[in-house]
Amino acid sequence: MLLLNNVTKKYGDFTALEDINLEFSGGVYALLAPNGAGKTTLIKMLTTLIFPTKGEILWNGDEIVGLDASYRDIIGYLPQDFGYYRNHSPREFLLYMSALKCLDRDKSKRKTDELIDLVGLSDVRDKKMKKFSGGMIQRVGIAQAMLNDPKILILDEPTAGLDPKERVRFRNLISSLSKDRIVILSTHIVSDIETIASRVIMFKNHRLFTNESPASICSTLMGKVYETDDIADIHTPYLVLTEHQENGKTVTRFASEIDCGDVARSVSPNLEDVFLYIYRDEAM
Ligand SMILES: Nc1ncnc2c1ncn2[C@@H]1O[C@H](COP(=O)(O)OP(=O)(O)OP(=O)(O)O)[C@@H](O)[C@H]1O
Repeated sequence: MLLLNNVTKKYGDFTALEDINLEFSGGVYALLAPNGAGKTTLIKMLTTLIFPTKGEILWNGDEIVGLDASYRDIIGYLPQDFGYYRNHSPREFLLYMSALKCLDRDKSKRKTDELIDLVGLSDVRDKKMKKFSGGMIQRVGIAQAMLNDPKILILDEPTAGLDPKERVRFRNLISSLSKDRIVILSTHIVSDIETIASRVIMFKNHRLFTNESPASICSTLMGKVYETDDIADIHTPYLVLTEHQENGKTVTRFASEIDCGDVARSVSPNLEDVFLYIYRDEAM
């Protein structure tokens, strides 16, 4: 189990994260927050690239700093800007990464082929990556993070730049990888994680705001989300969540603390509603 106890991270006088307590055991944990909220800061601490200013991070009871290489052996990491060689094929690149990770040569060959199949790149295993789509590159990124069969897989904004089809494929892959490990993934895109996250972790004002299942987070707005095609009818305070066109009319989805059931249709809240509601005062 991975545990954060009262973790604070400061950059000079600026506090990026304050007094964070978290527990990760198994499944997909989504760090969902707008840009600048501290997701990468947390991930960098979990990968020992930076260290907490205060507090401790423990893996099965031992501080990860003290565990050093034996902790890094059990983590797989896909950073936001994952560097790869455009002239390498996935196979060449993964073998090269295996060598950097000091993995056994024969085992690496087997593992590389197995992972290329797992991420669905078998047909292009020996093709240069320079013509690959963003989704294909990210799948190579996942494969390199999986080379050591990590107990903790950490992915920083893995779906940035992917098209909708690639996002779906990626979600399915992440979900399958989470069966026997901890997957921690950061995103500011709600649809990436709504269906696969066991827990959604949100930060607000540099503190932990929530750490719950998507269903439980959605239930916080139960009875407060409505839709109407005549927003001018709403005379109580409300927050516009989204708008879409339906039969030539603009349908407005909004949140209100006051019952609007007589003039608008009550709808079930989704994670995007909650995200927009929580971060309503922040530029996104
Ligand atoms: N090395 C640093 N020195 C000073 N401030 C930093 C440093 N790294 C991050 N910050 C600040 O800490 C805050 C959190 O940054 P962080 O990168 O963790 O956010 P994030 O949620 O990952 O956002 P993004 O998705 O944009 O990376 C931001 O205000 C950022 O400007």
